[in-house]
Amino acid sequence: MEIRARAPGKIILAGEHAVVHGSSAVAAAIDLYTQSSLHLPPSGEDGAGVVEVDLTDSCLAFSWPCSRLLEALGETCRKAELQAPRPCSPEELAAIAKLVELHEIPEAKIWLSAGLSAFLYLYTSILGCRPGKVVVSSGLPMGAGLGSSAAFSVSLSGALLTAAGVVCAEGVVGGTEWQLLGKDHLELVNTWAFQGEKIIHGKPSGIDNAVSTFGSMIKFKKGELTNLKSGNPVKMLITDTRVGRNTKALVAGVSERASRHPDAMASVFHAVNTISEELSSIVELAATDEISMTSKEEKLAELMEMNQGLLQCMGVSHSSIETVLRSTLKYNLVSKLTGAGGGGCVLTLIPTLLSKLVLEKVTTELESHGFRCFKVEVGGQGLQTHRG
Ligand SMILES: Nc1ncnc2c1ncn2[C@@H]1O[C@H](COP(=O)(O)OP(=O)(O)O)[C@@H](O)[C@H]1O
Ligand SMILES: C[C@@](O)(CCOP(=O)(O)O)CC(=O)O
Ligand SMILES: [Mg+2]
Repeated sequence: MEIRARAPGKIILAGEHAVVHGSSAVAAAIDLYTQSSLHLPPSGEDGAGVVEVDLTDSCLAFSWPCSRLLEALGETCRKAELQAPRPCSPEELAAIAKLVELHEIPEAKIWLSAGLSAFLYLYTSILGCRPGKVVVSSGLPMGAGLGSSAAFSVSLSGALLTAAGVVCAEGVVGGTEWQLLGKDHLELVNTWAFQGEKIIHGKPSGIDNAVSTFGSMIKFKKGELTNLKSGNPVKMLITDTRVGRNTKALVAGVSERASRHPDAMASVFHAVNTISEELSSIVELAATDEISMTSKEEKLAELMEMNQGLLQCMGVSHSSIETVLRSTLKYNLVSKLTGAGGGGCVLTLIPTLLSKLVLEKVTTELESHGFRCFKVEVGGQGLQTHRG
């Protein structure tokens, strides 16, 4: 049996980091996906065979004998309560980390160990110690602010829960082989993916796994999700500075700054909340045609610029990000970092009336710094599955 699931990455238009501290944020799915393909042999004896994961983008594969997993994880391996995932306990996480350490991961790719821990937790909690192989491939740059960690956890959870028979597809995505899950099943996938995201991020807000699961453009605050009807989707150029960074460390850095300067940072988070609220109203207003496209874009650009200033206050900008801001400003274009910052990706709002020539010029200038530019479709489908 083969089950495939694919989950999109995301951009955050406003509110990253502040969302971890209770502010609103606005995010949208993009048309770059992580795909997990799960192959399960017919059920055999408990403890026989191996659990294998092939991370094709990193050209690395890992496997663990089921007997070893059973020995190390005991009860966990005997399947958790599938309808209500419980958080991974520190003891369990330590046992999983030891299983990951059985493999020598090259120093340059050591950040993969968090992803492997999330994999082992999700696999053994959902399918127990049953042998199987998962092949993961992604069109998303990893560790660059486009939510690859969430897309990884959502696609894995989607495939594993489908195999366990607790979720199933209800409809098809027009013109493709992909199928969609109903709302309740998506909720369940999202809850599991959040547990995976916790292993990778430490203290995630839940916005990335939510937008990857449900798709579309959303406003998110304290776990509450509002779908934004966006009419004409905004056009964004994404610049990947190719400066590697780690969301867990950046989120922890902002929390440390907040504990050193609680009042000042509370004001920063409050200001971000106001920006996200205003941005989401503009997006929704634009869908009703009560505001012209130009006016919508001008307002969005100003809010993005303000949000970027506040992200600098949080200490998550980077010289590479500042280079993108300066380069695009020369062409009167506004940019802001997206995701955790510290490098990674930057968004540039592309106004509808911007000439092709200017777009080409700005892209050439950004690429001359060694950055990679690309355009994405914003606000599409979330998790999709396929049973082969
Ligand atoms: N396709 C993948 N294969 C293996 N691990 C992945 C994959 N995608 C994401 N990860 C895990 O997620 C981490 C990146 O997450 P993070 O630092 O949150 O950045 P982002 O979510 O912005 O890409 C990686 O270091 C890895 O542990
Ligand atoms: C910084 C944060 O707001 C978003 C992180 O996104 P990413 O992992 O950088 O794609 C953290 C979170 O909301 O969990
Ligand atoms: Mg992430």
